[in-house]
Amino acid sequence: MQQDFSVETLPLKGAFRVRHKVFSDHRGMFKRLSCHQSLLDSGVDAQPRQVNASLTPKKGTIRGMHFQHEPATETKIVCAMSGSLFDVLIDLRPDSDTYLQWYGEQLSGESHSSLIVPPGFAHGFQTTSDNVLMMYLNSTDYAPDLESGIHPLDPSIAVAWPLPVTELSAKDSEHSFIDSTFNGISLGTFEGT
Ligand SMILES: Cc1cn([C@H]2C[C@H](O)[C@@H](COP(=O)(O)OP(=O)(O)O[C@H]3O[C@H](C)C(=O)[C@H](O)[C@H]3O)O2)c(=O)[nH]c1=O
Repeated sequence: MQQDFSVETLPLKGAFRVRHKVFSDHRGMFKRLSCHQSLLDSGVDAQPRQVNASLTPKKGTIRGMHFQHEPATETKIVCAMSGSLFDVLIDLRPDSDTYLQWYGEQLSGESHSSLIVPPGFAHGFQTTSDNVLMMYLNSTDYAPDLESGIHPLDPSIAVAWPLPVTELSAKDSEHSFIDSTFNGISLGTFEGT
């Protein structure tokens, strides 16, 4: 039986794709954006503490690559509500076999799929249509003092963005490219405390 909210593994361990079952009728569409039990069944113990949304009018815009350091690392469910985009995760877990590797896939309001970004990852996307509405279900409170990022055009990561960049925030463009001093996101310090 197709579940209302099915969770699939991605090539970067700990990250997942969600496929949302769509209930359509003459009035339109309904879908479940998150389901704690389905997440638990897939080993994802995260509940939304904050829900955010962004609207990006211009095709080619990049938002990202963002993350938060301990103790504010977060699990983020990234949902495309309308428009289309190329969504990207970067593994910043120093002990991971896929450290500094990235994974990306197309999301759209019509694909009815979302990505689950686990702690230790940077997240961002490039719009591939105009008027992209995104919704984020974050497991942790926003912590600006613990927020950081990776420059989306960092050659050490080499994300294959599908379009030329049209818009980038000052904050995102000011990140220095990573070098040998970069240590990723430490996840061990606060476990169990
Ligand atoms: C995330 C966040 C931001 N803000 C404030 C901070 C800025 O003044 C303003 C815009 O934030 P930012 O420039 O970080 O927005 P985006 O560039 O769209 O970043 C978002 O999109 C990328 C792809 C992500 O993965 C992040 O989760 C999310 O930060 O909202 C808040 O007040 N609370 C919050 O929880």
